[in-house]
Amino acid sequence: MSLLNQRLRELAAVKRELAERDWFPGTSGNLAIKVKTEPLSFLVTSSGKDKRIETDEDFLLVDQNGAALEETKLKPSAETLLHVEIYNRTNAGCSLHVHTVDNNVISELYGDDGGVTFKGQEIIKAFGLWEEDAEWHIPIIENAAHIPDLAADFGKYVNGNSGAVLIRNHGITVWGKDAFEAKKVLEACEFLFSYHLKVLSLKQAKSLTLRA
Ligand SMILES: CSC[C@@H](O)[C@@H](O)C(=O)COP(=O)(O)O
Ligand SMILES: [Zn+2]
Repeated sequence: MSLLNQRLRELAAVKRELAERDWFPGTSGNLAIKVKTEPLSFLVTSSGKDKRIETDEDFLLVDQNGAALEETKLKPSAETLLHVEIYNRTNAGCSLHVHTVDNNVISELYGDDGGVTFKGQEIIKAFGLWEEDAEWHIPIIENAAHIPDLAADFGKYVNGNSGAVLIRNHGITVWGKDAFEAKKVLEACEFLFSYHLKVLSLKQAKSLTLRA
């Protein structure tokens, strides 16, 4: 199998799994996987599609500027430039972007702080942090409708071959050395968000019950 087909299959498998989790509401989300480094080429989801549906037009190959490498009627994801930032700044092999209610709520709760830090959770080991008191910090940037501006701001927080950035009231973008690692980072982030929101609301309910 050609490298391109191999990467296509890997990305399609990730897309299927994230769709099963219902992480592509309202056509949101975009996924990318690197095919070649020099010159850069990567597969990215085509724009505006319902990513829960599988078709022959789900992905297209783009270059280091996010422009289509082949003659096609498909449009690369509107947020391709964010994936470009990742591949130009790191050795990551896969990058994933999803909108979930949990990641949006966390981004709004901690947006004014510019980031959110998690600690004391076993799942932090999924980020490769094995120490007892390890902390996982996720920067939060403001959303911007103008994608080149958003990508420039996003790029400031892209360092290391694996990571995550929250975009306020928009979603999360994660990356890792390959599809397996990127998906692991995404799942661990969403686990932390869901846990954190549940604990916050139950603690509040508990304190209200004790006061009553
Ligand atoms: C309806 S989702 C809004 C989109 O602008 C965007 O944020 C998104 O995640 C999906 O855009 P796409 O161009 O399909 O990759
Ligand atoms: Zn988005």
